[in-house]
Amino acid sequence: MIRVGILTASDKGSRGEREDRSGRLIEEAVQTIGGAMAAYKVVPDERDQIAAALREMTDDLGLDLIFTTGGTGFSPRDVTPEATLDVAERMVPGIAEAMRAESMKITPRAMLTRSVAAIRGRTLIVNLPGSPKAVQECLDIILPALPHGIEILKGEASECARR
Ligand SMILES: Nc1ncnc2c1ncn2[C@@H]1O[C@H](COP(=O)(O)OP(=O)(O)OP(=O)(O)O)[C@@H](O)[C@H]1O
Ligand SMILES: Nc1nc2c(c(=O)[nH]1)N[C@H]1C(S)=C(S)[C@@H](COP(=O)(O)O)O[C@H]1N2
Repeated sequence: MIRVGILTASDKGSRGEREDRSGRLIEEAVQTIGGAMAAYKVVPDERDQIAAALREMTDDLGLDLIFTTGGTGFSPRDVTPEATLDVAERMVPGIAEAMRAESMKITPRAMLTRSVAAIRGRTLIVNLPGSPKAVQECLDIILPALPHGIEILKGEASECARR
C-alpha cells in the first residue's frame, strides 16, 4: 500500500470559496496504483505554509508519496515549485519532463506549468497543476511509473525490471 498525502495550494480553496475537486480527483486516481490518502491539507498560496505542510507530511508522517495541486503557473502568488525546492533533497526531473512533454500533445499551455518533482527522505513529492482537467491528464501520464520508484525509495526493491 502506498500512503499518499494530498496538498492543495489555493487561495480560494483555503478560504472555503471553492470545492477542492482536484484533491478529490487525486484521492480517487491513486487508488488505481494501490494508493490510499493518509493526509490531506488545503493551504493558501504561501511559500512557508506549503513548505511546512510538506515537511509535516514527510518528516512527521513519513508518507510515501505527496501530490501537490495548484500554484505552479505564472501568477505572482504561484509558489508551489519554490516551496517544494525549499524542502527537496534530490530532484526527479523526469517526472515533470514527462508531464509537460505528453501534456503538450493536448495543449501548448502545458509548457506554462513550472511543476517539479523531488525526493525528501523516503518521500516522493510531485507538483501537479491546479485545474481538475490538468490533474487528470498529468496523473494518467505519470501514475503507471510511480509504484516502482516508490518501492525503491522504501527499500522494498533494489533492481529495475526492464519494462
Ligand atoms: N482545487 C481545485 N478544485 C477545483 N477547481 C480548481 C482547483 N484549482 C483550480 N481549479 C480550476 O482551475 C482554474 C485555474 O486554476 P488557478 O490555479 O488559476 O486557480 P485560481 O482560482 O486562479 O487561484 P487559487 O486556486 O489559488 O485561488 C480555476 O479557475 C478553477 O476553475
Ligand atoms: N495536462 C495539462 N497540463 C496543463 C494544463 C492542462 O490543461 N493540461 N494547463 C496549463 C495551464 S493553462 C497552466 S496556467 C499551468 C499552471 O497551472 P496552475 O497555476 O493551476 O498550477 O498548467 C498547465 N498544465
